[in-house]
Amino acid sequence: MTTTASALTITPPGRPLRGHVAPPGSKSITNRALLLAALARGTSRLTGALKSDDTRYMAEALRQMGVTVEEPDATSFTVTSEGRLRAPATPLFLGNAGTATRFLTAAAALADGPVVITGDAHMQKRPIAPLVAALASLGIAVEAPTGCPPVTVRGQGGFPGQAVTIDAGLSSQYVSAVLMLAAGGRHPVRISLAGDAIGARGYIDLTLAAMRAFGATVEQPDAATWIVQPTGYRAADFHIEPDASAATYLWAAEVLTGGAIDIGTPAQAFTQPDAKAHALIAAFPHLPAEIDGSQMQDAVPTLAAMAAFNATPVRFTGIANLRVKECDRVAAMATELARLAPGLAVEDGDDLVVTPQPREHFRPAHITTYADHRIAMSMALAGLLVPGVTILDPGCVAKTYPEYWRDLAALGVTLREVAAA
Ligand SMILES: O=C(O)C1=C[C@@H](OP(=O)(O)O)[C@@H](O)[C@H](O)C1
Ligand SMILES: C=C(OP(=O)(O)O)C(=O)O
Repeated sequence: MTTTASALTITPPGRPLRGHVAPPGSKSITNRALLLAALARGTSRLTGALKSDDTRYMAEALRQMGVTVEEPDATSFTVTSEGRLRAPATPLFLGNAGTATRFLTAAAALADGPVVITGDAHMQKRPIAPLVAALASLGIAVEAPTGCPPVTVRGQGGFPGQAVTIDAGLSSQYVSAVLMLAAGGRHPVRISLAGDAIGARGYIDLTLAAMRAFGATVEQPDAATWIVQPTGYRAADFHIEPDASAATYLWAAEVLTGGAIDIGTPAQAFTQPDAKAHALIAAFPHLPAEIDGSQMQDAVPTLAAMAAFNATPVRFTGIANLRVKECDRVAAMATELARLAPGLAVEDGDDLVVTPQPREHFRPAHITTYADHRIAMSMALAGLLVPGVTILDPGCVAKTYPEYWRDLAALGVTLREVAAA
């Protein structure tokens, strides 16, 4: 069920959840593949793809730049391109899709004229200055007066620079964006990290794998440097694996209820960074005292919701940049978990500390979701154990997992549409 309800109340199933539910295709890989296919001359067929808000924004933006993006079925895109991007007549509106926004900001340098990239009110607060600085240092004319979108890029079909240093402390997407741009240039480009601070490095590996699948050549002389050859991209048929971040909710639902949910893909088969969360989830109710979330950032809300029912307290570290995602996720998870039981979660600097409380201290609560799919999906997990959890604005899951509520219902969870109080 996709929902337009203003709120959904979850009834704890009171029994193990069992069944077969496959998560949708990977958001991260779908948006990389769409862009790379658009930069390749010819027709590429993407299968296993995610169809959600984030990928629709990417597909629509590419159409605005003259690329033909067809949707033969619910999980495929067929992309036909001349191998170049035309300057769009109107701004590219990308909602709150971080991948689409960052990747297209860099790729816009390959367009044949100005490109304005913007998004919703949340996106207009998400930092992009480090990416803008990196692009400017490559000789690209780019402006983002507030340090956040909107961004204006004066595309010139290429760029003169051959070396760039990127500060990826706030987002690894800046590096992925420049890597994908680089193969479309005219010279080899040397890309270096400023310092070694970078969130989930696994996302860079996803970028390199997708680039190579579309014909790029990238060397990595050391952990903080990449050299990208100006090969351009080749059209390809490309299969996209299921979304590992989406899988974390299903793994958690299984473990929290002591059930057996077959998601159709073994945890070891995923190449995305959040698959690392599987081993932690499997350790419930003995999650460790400290979880470094830096290499599995999108799984932190899932793990935090589980930590509420762990045998011992859990401190989440390495999560400062969760504050610049769809919302400030450190604050959001602390606030929303604490609605379920006083003292359940607090912020401590940039850490989140979850201290399980006696079950009789839990109470029904209306959960604010901050237009953030992951707050909605992770707090719903608490509703599998706590009676009376109501998720406000449940439709926000459409960012990456439009069928989340349908899938929970298919596993036997009772969801009641209610008017928000
Ligand atoms: O490259 C990607 O596909 C992503 C990188 C991560 O963001 P940051 O690099 O901004 O931390 C992650 O949170 C996001 O959902 C997807
Ligand atoms: C952070 C996320 O998304 P993005 O940065 O792609 O908007 C996410 O999906 O959790």
